[in-house]
Amino acid sequence: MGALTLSLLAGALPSISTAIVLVLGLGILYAIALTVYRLTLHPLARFPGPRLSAATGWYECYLDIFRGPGRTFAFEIERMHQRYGPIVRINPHEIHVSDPDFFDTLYAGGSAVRDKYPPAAHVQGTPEGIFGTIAHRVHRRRRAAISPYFSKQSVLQDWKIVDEKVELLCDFFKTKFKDGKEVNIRVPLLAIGTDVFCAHTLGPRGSMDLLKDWDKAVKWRESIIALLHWTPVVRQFSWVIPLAIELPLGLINTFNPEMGLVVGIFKSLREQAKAAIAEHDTLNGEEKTRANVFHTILSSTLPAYDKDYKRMAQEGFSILSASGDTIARTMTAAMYHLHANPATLQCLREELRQAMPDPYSEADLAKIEALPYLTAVLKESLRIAALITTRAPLQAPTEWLRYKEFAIPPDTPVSMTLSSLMLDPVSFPSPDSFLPERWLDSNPDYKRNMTNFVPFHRGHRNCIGINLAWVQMYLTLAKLIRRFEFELFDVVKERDIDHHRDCFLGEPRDDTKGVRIRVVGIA
Ligand code: HEM
Repeated sequence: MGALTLSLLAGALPSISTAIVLVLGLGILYAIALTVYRLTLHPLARFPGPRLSAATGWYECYLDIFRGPGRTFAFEIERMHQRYGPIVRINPHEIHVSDPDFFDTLYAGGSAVRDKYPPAAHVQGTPEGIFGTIAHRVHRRRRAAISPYFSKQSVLQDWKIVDEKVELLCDFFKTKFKDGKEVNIRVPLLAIGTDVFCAHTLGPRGSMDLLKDWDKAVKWRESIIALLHWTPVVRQFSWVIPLAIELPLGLINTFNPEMGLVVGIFKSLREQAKAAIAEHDTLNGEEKTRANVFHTILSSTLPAYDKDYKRMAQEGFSILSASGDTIARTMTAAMYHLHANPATLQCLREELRQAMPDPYSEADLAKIEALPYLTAVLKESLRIAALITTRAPLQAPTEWLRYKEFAIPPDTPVSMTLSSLMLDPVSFPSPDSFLPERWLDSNPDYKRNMTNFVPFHRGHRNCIGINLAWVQMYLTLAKLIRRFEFELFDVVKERDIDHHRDCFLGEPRDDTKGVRIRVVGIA
């Protein structure tokens, strides 16, 4: 009886092949219906842009993963603007604007509420650090807890730490003068950027001392580049880095040693956060709030969840990965463009010679920061480096954003791209020319230039490390140029400088030999 029922049932059920055809058919019907909806009834349907990217997000995924460097989605967005104008629907859900006048509307501060679009937030693999926090209010709370640590006043309290690292960097270049060998300048500049961050933000326990260990500095640069090259994949598959962090270090080292170093640092940050929790109650006075950034978090009014060691380690990693290479890349751009433009270099040398008659006297930070030509050189380096090639999408959950005749519905992800703004020929005529004069008070366009100057972003999500970055850049460039004479060694702009890959930061071609220099003189 039982066997008869079963065979009757089996006869009534569709065969496996019929089931597959059914599922496939339903899938195709769903995809067609979704495409028709996205192209006709969707709230963004009337925004300009290619039909293909309006129909499916797989177009972006395909370009980022399979079309390789130079043809990834970031470059495609530029082509879309050339064809469709300043506002474009770049995927089914997102609008991209290429117009500096819209910047302060999108990246507004004050009472404006802006959530971060999840795929952009997860690109660092730290969803609970401030960079990766999506919800506006949670971001405000987490950021307020650590902002005092990065305030101008706090950085000025620590500027001697920065100066000590700059002296170590100068010692390194002294050895290079003696041995006469060329050096890829991004290695020592990344080393100082990272060492300064560790010394200021993590304290002695977090020290990496890259400036004292050349091999480790080279490895660290390779790891950072490996991490950058993973960006297009992580953007599409946000679980990659969080998964790597949970895997045993030995396993990662076997398959991908560069990633192993990064994961090792992440695990070390967890240990540092645990140690801070263990010792926090034993500290008093300023130590309790400023011994390192973990103690700042532990002393704050953040809820207990935000003081968990794993969350705090994400915060540390989030700041670490935002700090070293941004500075290194800006300073590399400064060194390249100064040495490719001898007249500009001469003007800077002259200003520094007058301000620092003895190149080895104790640095006077206030005096250095007040130097107009040095300031102009740094601003122009930040502009022309145009570091951040990945768009930064935000969502205004309850507000209609207006761009000309377009009203963008609430909660739509809207983005702009900093590198395009910094190289915009209308804002900055001859954008590829290194012209520090743009940033002198005497320039009639100075005010307009400053309005369009956004290398650190603006609004709630702007760079928290801006003060630390400026102090470090001022001291480093002033001392290097005052004390040493450099020459470029076989640097080819198209190969070693220009952006060829969008890895959040723009990266040069794969066959780059780096920006190599030789030290040919010393004061
Ligand atoms: C020349 C150097 C630097 C440049 C050009 C720069 C630029 C930027 C930009 C454009 C953003 C916004 C990114 C986005 O929203 O997609 C940002 C965010 C951030 N930067 Fe920097 N940065 C620099 C140095 C630093 C340093 C030294 C630190 C650390 C001490 C730092 C820490 C951060 C953090 C934590 C964020 C995320 C802020 C948030 O989401 O609230 N940056 N930076």
